[in-house]
Amino acid sequence: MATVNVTLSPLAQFLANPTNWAQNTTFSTLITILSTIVVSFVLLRPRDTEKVYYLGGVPIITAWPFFTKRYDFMRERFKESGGKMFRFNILNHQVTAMSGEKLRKVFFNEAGFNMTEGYRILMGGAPEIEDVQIQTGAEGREVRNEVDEGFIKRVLTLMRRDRISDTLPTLLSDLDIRLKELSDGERINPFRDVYDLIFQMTVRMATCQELADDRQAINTITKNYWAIEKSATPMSLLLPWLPSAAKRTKEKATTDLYNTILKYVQLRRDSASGSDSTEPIDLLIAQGHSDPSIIATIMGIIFAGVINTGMTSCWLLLYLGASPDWKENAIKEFKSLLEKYSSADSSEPLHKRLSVIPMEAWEDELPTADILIRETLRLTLSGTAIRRNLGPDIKADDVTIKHGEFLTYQIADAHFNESIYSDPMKFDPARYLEGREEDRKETFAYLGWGVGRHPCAGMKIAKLEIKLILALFLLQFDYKLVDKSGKAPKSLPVQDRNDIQQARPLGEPCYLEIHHVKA
Ligand code: HEM
Repeated sequence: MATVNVTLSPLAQFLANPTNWAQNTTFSTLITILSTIVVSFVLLRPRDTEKVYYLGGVPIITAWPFFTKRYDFMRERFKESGGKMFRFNILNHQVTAMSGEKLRKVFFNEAGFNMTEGYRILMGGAPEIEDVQIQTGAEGREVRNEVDEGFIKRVLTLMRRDRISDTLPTLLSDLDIRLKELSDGERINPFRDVYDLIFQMTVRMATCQELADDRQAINTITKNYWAIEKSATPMSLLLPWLPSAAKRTKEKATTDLYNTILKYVQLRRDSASGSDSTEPIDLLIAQGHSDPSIIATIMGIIFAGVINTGMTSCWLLLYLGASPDWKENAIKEFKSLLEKYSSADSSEPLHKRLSVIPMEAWEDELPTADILIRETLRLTLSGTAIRRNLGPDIKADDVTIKHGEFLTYQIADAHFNESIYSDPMKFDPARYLEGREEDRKETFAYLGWGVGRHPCAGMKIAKLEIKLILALFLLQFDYKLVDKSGKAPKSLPVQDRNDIQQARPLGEPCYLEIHHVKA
């Protein structure tokens, strides 16, 4: 069977390029073009070719659920294609969806597949330097290039082990201050209160002391951050040039976020903090970066760090609330670590006792916490990884992936795969233990921290933050899951898998009712 020729429809060209508007002035011409294209595309059924299944249809309509119900769209289209690679168009962009072990390896290893460009265009929800209404003396694109260049290196500099180690006592003290605000018997909504803890820690790790100590500034960052996340509407992604409320909200929130951080960058430039300071903003200033580059790095860390770390911590607390045995194992493990490094009769408060535990011990001596985090991530991270081929055309499974084409790989294809994970929807941390090691059955079977060319640059800090929250929570509070009337919930909430950023819970909210215990 011949391959379907995927050319850009005139309507898509028209919509994708607003400069054409001036040339297409008459309404009747537009209507004629529109009806011809719509009719021709409606008549175009999905086509099964030798190697790739093309979805057909009117691109904007076919692609709409990719933005509104992405998880369902990907799962259902794969079913429809018989599990084969499938293709569709988003206006003038061609997207190829990959699945299976062989293509997973290509997706995550191919040198020309660019991650930043993929997410920027098809995912959104992240602050972009071009949205900031400032006079930088350079074009937005130039500033963005400066920001992209060496971004990972800057993240890795800030997330160095010695830096994390130095900041550990302050992170614990920050958490302690916030957790002390919770009263006995209080019902907390993890998807609000735990995220606040993560914002606090992320700002501490990525900025400077003055900002991390300024609760109001952190609240402003948090508010603007959520506004940016919510601005990723289907319309704003499909037609990014179209003036819309979402676009205005994003520009305003990004500008506010920028200015909030700028105040502290300027403060640090003006102060004589010295070249030996290991405060993040000082390190970036000492490396000679411009204000936009420093602020964009910080915004990038907040974006990359907060959602995933927050989401994992929240779901882990929920899973433990429903799994008393695992909760008990985790408590025992934290207690024995505490006893190993700090005297049992110490009169010091818990956060101080925890702060003497060395970084290496947090990393290597908590195997139960490690598998709990691993399993929570497997169940929570099911969304779609995105790339854009910025390299030459390549062949994958005999299909040509052209320069400029977008690629997707749905993480659920591995994480919920019955031939890799037994009873895949069950919370079962023991599946990683010696003898079972289910995550080793295939190459890149576990994608929780990224693999191949783009492993997570913040894994160390993210794991540490989750463990700190867990230790302080489990050693200070006993908690149970309750619904809004205070009764045990009928069932554990499940992730809204179509919520592409956060996997928030579906259905009735579930709270943690906390009671103080003596450590
Ligand atoms: C539980 C928390 C986290 C999880 C589950 C997580 C997961 C991931 C995953 C799956 C990827 C690869 C995505 C892909 O291949 O498309 C990734 C990449 C990345 N992560 Fe994380 N992440 C977390 C926290 C963080 C934090 C705290 C930071 C920053 C401090 C961070 C910075 C990054 C960066 C910069 C990349 C891109 C690496 C590259 O381009 O090569 N992440 N992360």
